[in-house]
Amino acid sequence: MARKPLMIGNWKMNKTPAESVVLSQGISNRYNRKWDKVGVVLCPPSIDLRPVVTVLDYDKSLIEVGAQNVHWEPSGAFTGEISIPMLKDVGATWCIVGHSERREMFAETDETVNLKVRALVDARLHPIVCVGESLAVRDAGTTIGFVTDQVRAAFAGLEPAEAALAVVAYEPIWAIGTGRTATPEQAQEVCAAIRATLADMFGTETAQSMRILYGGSMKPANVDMFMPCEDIDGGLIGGAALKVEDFTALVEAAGK
Ligand SMILES: O=C(CO)COP(=O)(O)O
Repeated sequence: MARKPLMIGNWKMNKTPAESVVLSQGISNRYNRKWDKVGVVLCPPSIDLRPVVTVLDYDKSLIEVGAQNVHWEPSGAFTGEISIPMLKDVGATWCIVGHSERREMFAETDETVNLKVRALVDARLHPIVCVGESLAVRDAGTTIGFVTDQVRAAFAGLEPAEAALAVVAYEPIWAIGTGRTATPEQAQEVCAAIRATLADMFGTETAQSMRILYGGSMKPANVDMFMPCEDIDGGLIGGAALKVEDFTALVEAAGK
């Protein structure tokens, strides 16, 4: 089954609201409607969601917008958190869940990742489920088991049609922000194991329809190594998503 490539920019804690207008406008101006061969999602900080959506709406852009985190409860006493109704109101349709930085620094667990994924699909939003091993796990030779356990935990309790709303991003922690990428063989091996796990949980047809992304120091100079891999359908991009030239070059490469 042909899967449409998908490139997602994770801006992390970068860009003020004013700067987010400049960056999203730069990306939108550069290509705008040419991008129907590649799905594009921008995930700015939550305070930038409104300005970025406004820019893209004004441009009638095909680019979609996502958050970097969400709480699973619709409202309540959760200081500092944002809710799914807030994302829907602002026009965000995607949300990153379980990024390794949140697992490491903000106590995100397999259990809370699953709660977030379930709440997002209940609202018909698209979770971007992040998985990936540390260097210690890779060196111990247990990467496949570790990552597929993360996938099973994140997707527990979902129906196939709900799982199909999500994408999975394989991001080896040792490759994030380090300039050191996985080899295409390493990335393909893990992404194939992720797809096999999804097939086991939800059936082959659903698994074949779902997109699996690679993330970790992806940039214009190395994207062409990853895109031909059978089970890699795009990228979750950090640093290179903060520059118009780099991000648009990545999207173009994914559409080749
Ligand atoms: O964590 C990432 C995207 O979510 C990857 O970040 P870098 O592309 O900066 O390595």
